[in-house]
Amino acid sequence: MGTVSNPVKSPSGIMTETVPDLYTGEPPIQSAHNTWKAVDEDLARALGRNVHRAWTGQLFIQTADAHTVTLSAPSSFVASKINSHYIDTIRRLWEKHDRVDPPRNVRVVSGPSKASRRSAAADSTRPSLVGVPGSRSSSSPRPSLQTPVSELARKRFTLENFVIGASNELAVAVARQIIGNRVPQYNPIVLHGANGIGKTHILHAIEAEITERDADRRVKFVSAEDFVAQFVASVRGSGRDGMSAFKAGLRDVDLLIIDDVHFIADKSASQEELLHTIISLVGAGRQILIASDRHPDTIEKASDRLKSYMSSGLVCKIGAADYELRLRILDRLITRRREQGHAGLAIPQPARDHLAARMNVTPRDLEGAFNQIVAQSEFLGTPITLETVQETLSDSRYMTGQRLTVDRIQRSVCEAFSISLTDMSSKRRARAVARPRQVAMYLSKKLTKRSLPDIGRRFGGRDHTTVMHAVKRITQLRGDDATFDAQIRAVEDGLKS
Ligand SMILES: Nc1ncnc2c1ncn2[C@@H]1O[C@H](COP(=O)(O)OP(=O)(O)OP(=O)(O)O)[C@@H](O)[C@H]1O
Repeated sequence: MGTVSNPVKSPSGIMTETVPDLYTGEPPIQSAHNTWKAVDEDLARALGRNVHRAWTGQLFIQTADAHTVTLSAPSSFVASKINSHYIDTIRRLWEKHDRVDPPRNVRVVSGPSKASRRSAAADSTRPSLVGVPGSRSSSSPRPSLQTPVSELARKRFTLENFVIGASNELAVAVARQIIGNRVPQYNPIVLHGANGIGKTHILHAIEAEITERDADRRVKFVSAEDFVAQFVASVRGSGRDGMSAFKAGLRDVDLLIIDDVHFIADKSASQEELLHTIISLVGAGRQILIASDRHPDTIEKASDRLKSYMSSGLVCKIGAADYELRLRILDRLITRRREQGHAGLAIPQPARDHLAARMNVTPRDLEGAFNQIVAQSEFLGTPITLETVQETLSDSRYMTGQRLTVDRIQRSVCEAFSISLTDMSSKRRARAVARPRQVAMYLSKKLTKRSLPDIGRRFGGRDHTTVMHAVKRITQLRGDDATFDAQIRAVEDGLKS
């Protein structure tokens, strides 16, 4: 374990460390920079230059102490993409390169861009992560509360690029009304639908369109995860000023967009703050747009008041994409890839039909399968045919119409080990319960695309390090104990069949 660090705030608000690390002799922030350099190079190799440039290459170190390193992304969109797709790879590489023992935890948050951070060093009056309170004078330009959206995201996540079908046409119509500022009577507006169905895409399209059309309309985009992190930081850290900056950053806007609100469900203080934010914005006639993976009424652990406020405006569902919509999304993906320099990309119609015909596949899954198929053909120099598509889709996660979910895995494990479903989320540590729980975490990591923090949340709000530990432990036990290994394989086979 490293030394207890002694964080101080620089004028720019970036935390620095004064006490050298016990093991490396370097200040934590310095050793974090050195580790990050190596991780960054590996990431570019592992993900490919283009992906790296678009996502992980935009990260920089915001804070570091002996236990945690915080990487900052230029927008909450980039942060949430990295947290859902690349965080496990980053953590694995960090573990490999970090010279601090045990390796520090890595988290990614949205924050100021590299450029704005540099200018912050020269200008200690820059707005904080959550915006600035206070007045505007005619001589000083109003600070922009519009979140910086990466150029790539701005181009890609537009309404023009969003394929419309029966399941999402209402959501798109609502989005257009919000862009035109024509729906103040519906407030808040909640978009809900399954993961990967296009909610974040629509939210970013709204943000980008408004930013483009009307620089004076103040839009703030925040993921619920950032909301909680910033709220907790302002409660813990910076006294009254921090709290009022936090509140002002969210309230001094014309449109507040909150993504993934379900994340807030089991955090009572953050919930309360969200409720007050909604009440205050609605009262002031400012629009709020919220996305959730379920109807507000069914967010477990959300207070009745929060549920009722969230449902009091307009609740709009994005349904599952039907076959026709999936086929059109696929055509759009092919066109886009051709425009990006793969002019010769050809996917025969039977192969497209097969790809789109998968039951219960969300646009995100479709995109994942498409990328897989195209990459395989590109790297191996082989054409894409119905057979190659079938072959790829026979892989675990695309295999059946029924997608594997953490819930389904938990149920199967409960059955196999004769424990109850509530034990999966309980605090009980008896081995008879803890081991099956670890098995379910391990299988969730192996068989779904969920990130470690996401899996942890589905097991009674546990931390991602608990899931990481479970994965390590079960992998080790499978290697050491053939009977245990056979038992896990049986559960896994049952889930895949
Ligand atoms: N109708 C659509 N047309 C084009 N692309 C789509 C459509 N729906 C979703 N996508 C694409 O699918 C991917 C996943 O969408 P998105 O991230 O918006 O899902 P989400 O509902 O916000 O998921 P989560 O709840 O996990 O955050 C994105 O790349 C998005 O561009």
